[in-house]
Amino acid sequence: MLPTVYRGSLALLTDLYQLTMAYGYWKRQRADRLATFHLYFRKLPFQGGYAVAAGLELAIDYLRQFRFDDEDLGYLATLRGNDDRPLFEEGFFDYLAELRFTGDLEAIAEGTVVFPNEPLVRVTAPLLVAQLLETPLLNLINFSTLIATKSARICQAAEGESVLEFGLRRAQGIDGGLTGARAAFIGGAAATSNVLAGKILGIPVRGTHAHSWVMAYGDEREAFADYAAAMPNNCVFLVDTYDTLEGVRHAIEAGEELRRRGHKMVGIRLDSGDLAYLSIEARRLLDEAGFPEAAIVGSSDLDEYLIQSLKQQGAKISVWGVGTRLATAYDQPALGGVYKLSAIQNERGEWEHRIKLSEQRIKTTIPGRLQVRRYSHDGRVAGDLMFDELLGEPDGKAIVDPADPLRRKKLSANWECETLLTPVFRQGEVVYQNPTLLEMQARTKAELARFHPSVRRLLNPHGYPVGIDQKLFKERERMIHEASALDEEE
Ligand SMILES: Nc1ncnc2c1ncn2[C@@H]1O[C@H](COP(=O)(O)OP(=O)(O)OP(=O)(O)O)[C@@H](O)[C@H]1O
Ligand SMILES: O=P(O)(O)OC[C@H]1O[C@H](OP(=O)(O)OP(=O)(O)O)[C@H](O)[C@@H]1O
Ligand SMILES: O=C(O)c1cccnc1
Repeated sequence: MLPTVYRGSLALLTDLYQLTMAYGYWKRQRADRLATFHLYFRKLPFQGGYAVAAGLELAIDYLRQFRFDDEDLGYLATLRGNDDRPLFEEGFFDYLAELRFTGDLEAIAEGTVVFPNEPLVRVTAPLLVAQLLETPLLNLINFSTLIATKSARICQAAEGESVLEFGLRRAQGIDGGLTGARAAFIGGAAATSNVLAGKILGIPVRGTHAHSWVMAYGDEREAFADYAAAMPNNCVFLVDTYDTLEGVRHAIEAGEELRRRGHKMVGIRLDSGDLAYLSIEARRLLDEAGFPEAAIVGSSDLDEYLIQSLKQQGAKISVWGVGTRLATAYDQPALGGVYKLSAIQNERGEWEHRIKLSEQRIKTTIPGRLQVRRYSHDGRVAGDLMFDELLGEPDGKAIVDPADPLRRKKLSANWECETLLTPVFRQGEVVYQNPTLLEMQARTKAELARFHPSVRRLLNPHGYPVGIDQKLFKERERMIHEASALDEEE
């Protein structure tokens, strides 16, 4: 998607401080030391029990085309420090002109169910380039993962009925609309109203008509008849412009005329009023008139909670049009993903662990080069174990909560396990075949089905066990004590 939408270089799509650090590494001969960074989030969005990874294909596009062109370098040459001298010296631009992503990258496939602290992306690359990627990778993964998660929750509430993403008009700008449509589809939405997303991404496009169509005629009967005449093979009548149930009767008349002409009314849309009551009444009228197959599309500020409530009230809506609250992740507009250095080579080429302490225990990082194994038995997932490849194989006996060693989940040797981080780049070359969006969507659905309903429920979900292996736990504790002791000496 990225090369289609953004033709020019995106190397400057980063925070200035990434470039000032890059310059410093270059000046101080640290640029080419290999370092490992992990991209992960600390807290699940929407007070939910899971998240759905998304955005990897965009990150791959970004890394593939990553280079500074002459215009980028020309712009950087105009930047000045507080003494009015250039911020960067000329030689740095020669270095940047040749810079490519030459590193390794592993990632969790889009549509995989993920949890706090698990690396969604792991980068091992020369320090300078690995650092520059912090901002664009977070930009690309955070939003997509947030919207894919929101979409999965909404689709879960819809219990397998179609969800149409109608959010473009309220989305955060052009890219919010496009990336949002993509992520919503991965999370389970059946289609989008965004035609450009249809063209660029191949997502199915669907739509009804607006109130303005009826208002332009004034007379609802005439408006429906004309719509049916103009568009006989895609007729969903919006029935609530004036009197909703009267609108349903007018839709039935238009549907009968369509039928006489050998076509089929697809359905009606309700966009205001009591959607439970009106959909039940509309269903009765449609069934009595011989239109049991006509769909009832519901829309109007819907989200997962409203859909769940409407279902509990017995609403007869079979297609859910969801715009604003899906496309903008209304109740939580950002996922707090971070990108942290966890290991680096010293001047002798040996790997050293790195940790960042925090007074908030949850913010103390996990050192090493992490891999994630997901354990399952009898078709149900049991827990995720993170271990450090630099320390070798884990003993596989228990998952330990890094914040509380007393919280641990025992693992059994005969449980199945899968490795979540898959190779995507090897020495700068892509070694990963992107699945299709449809395959990503299927993965989300299949993955979620493997989790216990208590993890999936919208309200107060059960915490799924995610933690580190005992070897890594010990190493991390040792590093925390060492770093704290250093602090005290100072
Ligand atoms: N039975 C219901 N139970 C819970 N919430 C409902 C029910 N029916 C509708 N809603 C929700 O109530 C909110 C307000 O709906 P209402 O029709 O009053 O306003 P509206 O959609 O803005 O109408 P209008 O466009 O005419 O102003 C919407 O978010 C709608 O989805
Ligand atoms: O409600 P959403 O989930 O965002 O779904 C998209 C909304 O966009 C359209 O309304 P419109 O832009 O005319 O606004 P209105 O219905 O709020 O008046 C449509 O009729 C839906 O109500
Ligand atoms: O096609 C629709 O019904 C539609 C599209 C965008 C926003 N609201 C509704």
